[in-house]
Amino acid sequence: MAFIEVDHVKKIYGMKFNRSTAIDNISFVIDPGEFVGIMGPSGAGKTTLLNIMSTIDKPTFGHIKIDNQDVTQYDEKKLSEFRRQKLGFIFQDFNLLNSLTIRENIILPLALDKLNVATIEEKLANIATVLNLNTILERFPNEVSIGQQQRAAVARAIITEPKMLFADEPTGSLDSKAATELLQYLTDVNEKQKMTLMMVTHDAFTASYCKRIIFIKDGHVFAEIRRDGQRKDFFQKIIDMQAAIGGGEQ
Ligand SMILES: Nc1ncnc2c1ncn2[C@@H]1O[C@H](COP(=O)(O)OP(=O)(O)OP(=O)(O)O)[C@@H](O)[C@H]1O
Repeated sequence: MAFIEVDHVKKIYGMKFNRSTAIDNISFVIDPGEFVGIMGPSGAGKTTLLNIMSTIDKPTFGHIKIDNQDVTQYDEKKLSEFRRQKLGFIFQDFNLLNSLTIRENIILPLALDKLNVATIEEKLANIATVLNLNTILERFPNEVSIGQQQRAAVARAIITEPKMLFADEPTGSLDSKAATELLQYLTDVNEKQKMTLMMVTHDAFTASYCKRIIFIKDGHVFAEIRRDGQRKDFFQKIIDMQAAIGGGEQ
């Protein structure tokens, strides 16, 4: 059974005279354990789609089902509960709270769930070791590097063990070494924990870590490609598709 169903989703911004259709009748499904990329030219509707699928925004028409529940019917209270239980987010600008230490930022979602201190400390110790954050836990976000901030944001997204992780340009501000490490980590989480992943990216190297890519253009699904062999070959397929889709900056 699908994990997410995008069912005839349409998003219209604005009112009467300045209406613009950002997403135009898109339907597809994501199976449990998939690692899906969303690509397309600037303004194609990628972030809008991600926000709708991750329940941050609502479609104007159509439905989103996650884990067999029609979340488009949920009110804000039910949605925030649903998000806390099942979804993780990595935002482009990390969204770390500057007044909290890295440790406090990472454990914030667990504290909200009222877990006991020993359980929280155990989960933190595991994730901080895997993501190499142990030496910076007591520092504040503006006292660590961009790559460390990004890893802290990943730790915060994953510490609740969500069934599904959404990421918007997760490698956008990383150098290539840090980006590769992060992508390798996301691949491990996807393969070992069977976490379903979806990320928006304009970068072919980043996208080549996905198993399937949906290309969006002008609010429609333009094409879809799957990785069935080496990552290097998939990278070339992505470059070719980017050339075919056109649209300047991607
Ligand atoms: N809050 C908003 N109000 C009005 N129009 C919006 C709003 N957000 C996005 N749009 C418009 O919807 C369309 C899709 O935007 P979106 O940000 O989803 O594209 P994108 O593919 O993520 O672009 P980029 O790669 O540049 O981030 C664009 O034409 C954009 O101008």
